[in-house]
Amino acid sequence: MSDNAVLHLNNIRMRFGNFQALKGVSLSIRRGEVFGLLGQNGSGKSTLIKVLAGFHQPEEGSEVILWGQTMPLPLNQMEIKKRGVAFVHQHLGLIASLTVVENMRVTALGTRTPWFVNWRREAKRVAEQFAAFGLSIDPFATIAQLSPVERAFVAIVRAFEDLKASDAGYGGEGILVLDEPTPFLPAEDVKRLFGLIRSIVASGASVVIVTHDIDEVREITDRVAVLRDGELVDILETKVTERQAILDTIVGSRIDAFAKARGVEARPPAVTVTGIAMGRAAPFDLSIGEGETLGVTGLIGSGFASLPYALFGAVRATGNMVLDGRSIDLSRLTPAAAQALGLALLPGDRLGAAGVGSLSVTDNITLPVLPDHRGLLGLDRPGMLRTAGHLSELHDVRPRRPELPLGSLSGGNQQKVLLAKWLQTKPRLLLLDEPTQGVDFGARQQIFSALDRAARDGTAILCASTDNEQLEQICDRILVFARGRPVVELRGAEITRKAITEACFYSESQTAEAAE
Ligand SMILES: Nc1ncnc2c1ncn2[C@@H]1O[C@H](COP(=O)(O)OP(=O)(O)OP(=O)(O)O)[C@@H](O)[C@H]1O
Repeated sequence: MSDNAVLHLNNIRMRFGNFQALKGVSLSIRRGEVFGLLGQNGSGKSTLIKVLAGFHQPEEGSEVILWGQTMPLPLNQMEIKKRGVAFVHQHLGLIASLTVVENMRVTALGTRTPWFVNWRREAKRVAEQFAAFGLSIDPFATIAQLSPVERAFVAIVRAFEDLKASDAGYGGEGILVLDEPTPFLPAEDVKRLFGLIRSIVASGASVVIVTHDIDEVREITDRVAVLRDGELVDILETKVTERQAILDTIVGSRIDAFAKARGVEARPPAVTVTGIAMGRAAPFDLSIGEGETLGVTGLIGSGFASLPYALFGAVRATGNMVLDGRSIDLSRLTPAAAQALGLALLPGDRLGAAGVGSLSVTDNITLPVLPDHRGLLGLDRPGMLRTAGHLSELHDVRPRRPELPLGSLSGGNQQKVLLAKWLQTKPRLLLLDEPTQGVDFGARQQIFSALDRAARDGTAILCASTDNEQLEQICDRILVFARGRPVVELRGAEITRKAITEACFYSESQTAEAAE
């Protein structure tokens, strides 16, 4: 045990039914450090955080010592907050329809209800709190009006204010726990967020961060704990550990990054889109070849993110799409018609739009192929279970128990299920929105290989993403958007992470200049 530890988790054990999710994890967090929590999907990271947050009751023998004091278990959520541990969970916990100042004050007002709230004065204080971190966010804007990174800032500054108001905060300390705060954010926003985290640790607080991004881990953390199958495998000093060594520790064996063999041959078009217009941007054309993977990207708000939805009839667009010789008016396309035409869409919003958390993995995964499982006597449940079992195996879904509700799987495993669901239909055009958000390194390589197999079988793929590493690994061609339309094209060997980032900024500044 180190002397300057603010928190000790000793022998934390957690069981869900027969499943042992944490098998005696012990680690300590030091004052003023950024501590990373790493591990494959389902390794137990969120479970450990939920034990600390007081959501889960750990087994007998588990011990939590906070600021030198052994805490009664399960932890009391209010007590842990009062003692100076604040959490930002993956979905940030903000109320979209309320203003920034209302969201910032919601916890304080929840514990004492004053007769009168002077919102103007509160807004001024909130603006000062942001300004202390060099942030300028309108306190009267609603959360819905903010960009994703601004929402993350609000959630983090709010948690930091909770720390300052806690017992630990009087000493300028506290522990801020961030569970995957960055999956929605493009690189430049991650940098701004890291600036905020650095100012927070400079004040003496400690930060615990869960992320799957190894480059981020190397940039921001001092030490990392690696979990595998509910056990602590190792604690590494980040600065002296190579990228590959961290990856190998996470996986337990060596996994090579998927590398696409990019052909240069011209492909016959699978889909041709002419005069597509979304929102107020000028119309444009695009086509995707048979078996081609086309990436679309840009800065947030540049318009690329709507494209998969527009081509599926899920958001309003005008224009014409030709698929297999059939001409389709996009303004009249519905998602049901799109699916009947051989299109598949995997939305980014995992449990909101893409899957049903309360239904089993089997029910989710077999949804698009349900007619194949319909017999004279109704649904062939054993057949559905076999299909689900086979796909779970193929895409390494863990645990391999397709009877479990989708919502009880870890985030990354949910995503594998939802991707498997659409890949089995061998679509003509597969539309993806951030397909590997929250998916661990090893599973990402498996998904990239599965997408590559689908492409080799002729599926055209459109992937909207701000994950440059992913785009570099899977795309044959990339269109970079600015102001609602594609402005730069990268192909073949031109596609590198650096080139993508540069193109995003270059195209935004060029189109801004042209507009003036
Ligand atoms: N409420 C629950 N009921 C049953 N099993 C659960 C529950 N919560 C988590 N689990 C299981 O515990 C294991 C660990 O899940 P956890 O969410 O902690 O993983 P994780 O490391 O955070 O993964 P990810 O990177 O995908 O978010 C998984 O196998 C998951 O299915």
